[in-house]
Amino acid sequence: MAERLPVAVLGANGRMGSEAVRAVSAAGDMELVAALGRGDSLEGLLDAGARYVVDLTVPDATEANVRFAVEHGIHAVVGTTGWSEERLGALRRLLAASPGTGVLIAPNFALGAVLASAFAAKAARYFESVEIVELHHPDKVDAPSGTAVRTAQLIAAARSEAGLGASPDATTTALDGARGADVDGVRVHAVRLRGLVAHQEVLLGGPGEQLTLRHDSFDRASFMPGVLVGLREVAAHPGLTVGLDGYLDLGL
Ligand SMILES: NC(=O)c1ccc[n+]([C@@H]2O[C@H](COP(=O)([O-])OP(=O)(O)OC[C@H]3O[C@@H](n4cnc5c(N)ncnc54)[C@H](O)[C@@H]3O)[C@@H](O)[C@H]2O)c1
Ligand SMILES: O=C(O)C1=N[C@H](C(=O)O)CCC1
Repeated sequence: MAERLPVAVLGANGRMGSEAVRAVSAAGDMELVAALGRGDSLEGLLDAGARYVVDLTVPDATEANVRFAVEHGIHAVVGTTGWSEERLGALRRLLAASPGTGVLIAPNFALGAVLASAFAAKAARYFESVEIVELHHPDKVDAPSGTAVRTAQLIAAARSEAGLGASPDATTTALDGARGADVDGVRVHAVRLRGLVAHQEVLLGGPGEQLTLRHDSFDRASFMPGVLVGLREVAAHPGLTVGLDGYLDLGL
């Protein structure tokens, strides 16, 4: 029988981390060797013999956690948001010095969300206008969501490749924030509402028609199959992969 993957979870007491602890513990091909929270030393990863780490912490902590993992040849599956291009560049340089190590930065582990972003990128070239509305629980610390940023980037790249300019917008006066954030030229609006988990709508408009691509995570269980796919695949993908779609054959 193949050896079980020795996995550690960082942020183990959080909303996502506690769900990941349950999912890894229940996976027959994995062994949960450490569950670390804020204030725990990362040396605990080495003491526990972790070869895989899942990071579900906070934007301020994730970069140092992943750096520690890579420096010790531990594969990392990262769901924490806040990875700017600058941070990703530094991580790529770090990984170049650790050629066998894999890191997945996945802004969203829910299969439906990954598909919705891919569909949006596919559709983007056919519509004059596009805006994104992301809706989350009010305990979320970052806005816009990592998923919305990634979706906007994919859409912007597709529009640019198709030679499309900016979405039409005649606004000349507006209250600060009224038109949302500008992510690579795509307007992103963030809603924070008690009762929500994680939701996103991509609105694509053309003359006389609208296509709306909506995804809803009603429960954090929705993210766990993607976390497990990430753990099973990360060692086979050395270097940095951004987006779970990098491990899936979406055929789009
Ligand atoms: N990729 C996805 O599919 C996905 C889904 C949901 C949430 N997220 C992201 O995951 C992150 C966590 O979300 P959450 O809702 O679980 O937040 P949360 O606040 O419930 O949990 C974060 C946990 O990390 C702990 N923590 C902080 N610094 C730490 C450190 N240095 N080491 C270990 N633990 C530390 C906190 O004490 C807390 O328990 C956020 O960035 C969120 O955007 C990603
Ligand atoms: O609950 C959160 O926080 C979420 N964060 C990710 C993001 O910022 O995109 C994924 C969805 C849930």
